[in-house]
Amino acid sequence: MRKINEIFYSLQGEGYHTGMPAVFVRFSGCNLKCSFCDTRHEEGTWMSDEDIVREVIKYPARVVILTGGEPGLWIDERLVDALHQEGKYVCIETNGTCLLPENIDWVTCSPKEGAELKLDRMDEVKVVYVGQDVSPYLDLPAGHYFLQPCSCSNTGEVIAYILQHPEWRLSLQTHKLLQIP
Ligand SMILES: C[S@@+](CC[C@H](N)C(=O)[O-])C[C@H]1O[C@@H](n2cnc3c(N)ncnc32)[C@H](O)[C@@H]1O
Ligand SMILES: Nc1nc2[nH]cc(C(=O)O)c2c(=O)[nH]1
Ligand code: SF4
Ligand SMILES: [Mg+2]
Repeated sequence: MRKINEIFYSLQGEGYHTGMPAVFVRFSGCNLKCSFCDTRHEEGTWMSDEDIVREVIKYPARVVILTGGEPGLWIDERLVDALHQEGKYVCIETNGTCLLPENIDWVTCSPKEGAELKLDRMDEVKVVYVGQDVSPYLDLPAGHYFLQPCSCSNTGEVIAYILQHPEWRLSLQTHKLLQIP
């Protein structure tokens, strides 16, 4: 059984897959307490893998995004397999502090200052920019490097930084701009 905060259908608002329809599975709880965290994730109900898959397949999209809270605390190959059995493409939003099952299709790592990274594989890095030194994150083994304004509040500052450091790309939280989930 796994503790689930919510399962909902929307567009991926952030990062490389922005605009993709996706089913979000939000796990409860986290091992970090980021001051800027925009998500209330502690509440949850216990669901079996069968319950989770049954809810996910109510929606027509192929993409499933495991998030939280920190989904790395909860997931294993068995859950990812069960979603693969239904033809789903499984993505994860993670802070990078947990080892992940090998069979995940797409890893979005959002490293946090002072939190040790355990991942050796990731597809994109997506850093919430609050003025910190982000240059070390360019050494992470990813294919895409995104900076994301914090709660849409410092977009100008992020644009200015990226114009001076063009290895980075802008990720907007487009779901917040559009006022969708
Ligand atoms: C709520 S977290 C859940 C997944 C995981 N715990 C993590 O931090 O990657 C999902 C994404 O939202 C980002 N995020 C959290 N709070 C934010 C905020 N106030 N503004 C912009 N992005 C934020 C995180 O960095 C992460 O990329
Ligand atoms: N639309 C939408 N896109 C998202 N991408 C990552 C999210 C998250 O909270 O992990 C998120 C979210 O909460 N909503
Ligand atoms: S790691 Fe993610 S879920 Fe946990 S507190 Fe930070 S932003 Fe929120
Ligand atoms: Mg969110």
